Amino acid sequence: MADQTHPSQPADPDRGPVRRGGQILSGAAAAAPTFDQLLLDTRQSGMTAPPVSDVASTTSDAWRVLRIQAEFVEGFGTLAQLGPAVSVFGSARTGEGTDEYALAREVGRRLAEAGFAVITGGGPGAMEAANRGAHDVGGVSVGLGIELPFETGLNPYVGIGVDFRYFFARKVMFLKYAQGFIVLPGGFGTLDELFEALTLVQTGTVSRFPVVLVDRAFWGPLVDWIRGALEARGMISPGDVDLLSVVDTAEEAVALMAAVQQGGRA
Ligand SMILES: C/C(=C\CNc1ncnc2c1ncn2[C@@H]1O[C@H](COP(=O)(O)O)[C@@H](O)[C@H]1O)CO
Repeated sequence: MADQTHPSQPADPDRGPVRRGGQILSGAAAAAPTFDQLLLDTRQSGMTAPPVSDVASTTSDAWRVLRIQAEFVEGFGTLAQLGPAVSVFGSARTGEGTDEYALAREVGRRLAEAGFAVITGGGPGAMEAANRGAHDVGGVSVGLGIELPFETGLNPYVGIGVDFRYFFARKVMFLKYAQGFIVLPGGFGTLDELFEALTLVQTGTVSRFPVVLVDRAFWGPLVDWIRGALEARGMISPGDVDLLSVVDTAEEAVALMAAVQQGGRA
């Protein structure tokens, strides 16, 4: 029977060691909640929201703001001098040896050759492949890692790495230090990153920010749905779908980034 364990599920305390924050943890330490869980997952048993009168617990949430602040300070400090960069998103599950992995690696390589630093989530799959492509040609390869309940750890092709505990702080860095996004086939995480960028472009919060989807066969049905449901029913403005470019090759994706960088339309 197929293994029913979902890789996105939290660690089983009996499962053995996990890697987190650069350390190998086992037993109770491995099963302990992450900082993001402690902040957000107050419905979990053992992490229930404190009663309003519980001053100590309430202030611990307030103190957490200082940790969050430190995370922004570290991210800003590390990435401020990066130069032109593109954030590349895609499935954490893309396997080495697949066409998707080769595509992501080529995207990383071509971006680096065009003078862009390559920013990814620093994890496995398409992230690893994109970092690897940049690394292959001596480019700048950045990984913004995230502490997860079951494992984290930057892939070996990350040259500049920052580990985050909070998803939202990390997402600011993907956007703030990139000239655009290249989005490869992926799941919920990839879609989340894609739609956050689209919302910011749509609302004019960021401008001249190309968002390029690579692999027409994969993304076409989503774009059709955006037109057929969102645009047709007035949920987005006519033309909003054009905030997305859809291409088939790494070469086209990187050419679009380079064109915008040289003053073309996003
Ligand atoms: C599920 C697996 C590993 C998870 N490790 C991750 N490390 C870093 N970043 C991640 C990880 N998982 C998701 N992300 C972020 O979301 C995007 C990919 O999500 P998707 O659901 O796989 O499309 C990616 O761009 C990351 O920023 C496998 O062992």
